[in-house]
Amino acid sequence: MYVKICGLSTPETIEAGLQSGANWIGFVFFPKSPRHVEYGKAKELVGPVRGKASIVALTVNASDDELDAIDQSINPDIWQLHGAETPERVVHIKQRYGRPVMKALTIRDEIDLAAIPAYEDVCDILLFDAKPPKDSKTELPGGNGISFDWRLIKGLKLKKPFVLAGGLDPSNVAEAIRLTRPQGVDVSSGIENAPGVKDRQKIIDFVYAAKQAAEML
Ligand SMILES: O=C(O)c1ccccc1NCC(=O)[C@H](O)[C@H](O)COP(=O)(O)O
Repeated sequence: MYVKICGLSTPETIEAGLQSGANWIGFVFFPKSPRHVEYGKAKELVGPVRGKASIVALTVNASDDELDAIDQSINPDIWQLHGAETPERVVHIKQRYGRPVMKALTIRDEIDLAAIPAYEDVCDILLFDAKPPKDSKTELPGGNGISFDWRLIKGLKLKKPFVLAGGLDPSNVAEAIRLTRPQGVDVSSGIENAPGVKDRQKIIDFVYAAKQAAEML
């Protein structure tokens, strides 16, 4: 079970993630997000992560110039594409940087699963997240702390590993894992005290709960 802690922005919370055994540490490069980190700060933050966990760079419809800047500042291990990137764009990014791409697909209804085949042929990892709430004014395509109906992906036969995201927290991640059997889980809001403010203990509790649940499968 790969556990991704997303949207970290302080050395203390990164240390909590590493000590608790998180596999992926995610940095958000999206200025509209309360979790956004500037390139210079990200460069300082990734030092302790390298070699201990994979560094995930999360972007939303980023241009090549933006990806180049992130590449130069933190040399990420994995790209997480969380916008409306097309399958062709995924192929381009994989070829340009030669590293794995995790493509987020947002789900609300069964119809949303129709996008999967085109992406699972080209990405390395799928990430299933909830769509932003209807009628909400949020400009964030992720990190909204809401879940989708996990039953929609139960038993799905996929060609690629998948990560479950959306509204997970230390109290529900075990049930989510039991029901959907993902290869990884991802959390942001559920380990925060306020948008963008991560809580050390919640990080530790989340990673522990996820790893324990995986052992029980
Ligand atoms: O976290 C953000 O602020 C964010 C902004 C823009 C695009 C994606 C974003 N987060 C993506 C993630 O990987 C989150 O961890 C995932 O959406 C789950 O978030 P949450 O429901 O808050 O746990």
